[in-house]
Amino acid sequence: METILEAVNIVKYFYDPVKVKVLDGVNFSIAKGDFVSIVGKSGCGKSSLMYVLSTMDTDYEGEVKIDGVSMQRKKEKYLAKIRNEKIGFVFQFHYLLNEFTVLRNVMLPGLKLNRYSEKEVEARAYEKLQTLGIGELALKNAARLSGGEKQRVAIARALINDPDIIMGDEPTGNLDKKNSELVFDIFKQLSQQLNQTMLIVTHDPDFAAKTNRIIRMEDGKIVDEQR
Ligand SMILES: Nc1ncnc2c1ncn2[C@@H]1O[C@H](COP(=O)(O)OP(=O)(O)OP(=O)(O)O)[C@@H](O)[C@H]1O
Repeated sequence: METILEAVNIVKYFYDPVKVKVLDGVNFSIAKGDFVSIVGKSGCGKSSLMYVLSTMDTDYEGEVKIDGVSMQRKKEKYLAKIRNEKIGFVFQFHYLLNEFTVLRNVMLPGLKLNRYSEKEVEARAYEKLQTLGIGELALKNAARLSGGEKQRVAIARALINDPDIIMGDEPTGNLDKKNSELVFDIFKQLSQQLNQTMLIVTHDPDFAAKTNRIIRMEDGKIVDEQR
């Protein structure tokens, strides 16, 4: 199986004010099409690991490889390009731009990439919204959506550049039960129908149960994995 993401012996410290090891030798790899969740108690290092894997945090020891290429000692400009081309992000808070329409929000990372014309990006954005069953929201102002709708738009935005991997940090953390389930179902659909590779940090055991691999962390280490 083709490996998309690899973590090799990741170690990270925080100085707060004493030196604390927040990631303590994390090793794992994610193959194309994997749908993986990372679970564990609050403070065990899940978010810290996501920042490292997504190249947003570069202050660590060990190696992160994306599509076989090491991200160590790369310049920020290169990493920003990798993030935009290869990774789709879905966070607890959606960070949609309220002054724009839904369509424009979904288009933005596509326009930044300079791979497609504006017309093509627009057509792709419509297609992603339709895939997620929210095509009718395209011309609405992003400020005027429910929490669940906003999170679905954020997922469409994460898909715009056909990322190798979607990374989510508590993507249902701010939603009620009904909307959380809607979002789980979208992730499940992306996994089953599009074979989209995804790595999700979650507190929610019901969400983790929908994924194909559950990685459990404790004190900065992977302690268990279930398939
Ligand atoms: N910028 C920082 N400076 C110092 N310590 C930090 C910083 N960010 C996180 N920590 C500490 O590192 C540890 C791991 O935090 P992290 O956010 O990765 O955990 P988590 O498993 O994602 O927790 P949660 O589930 O509550 O989000 C915690 O003890 C936290 O207090």
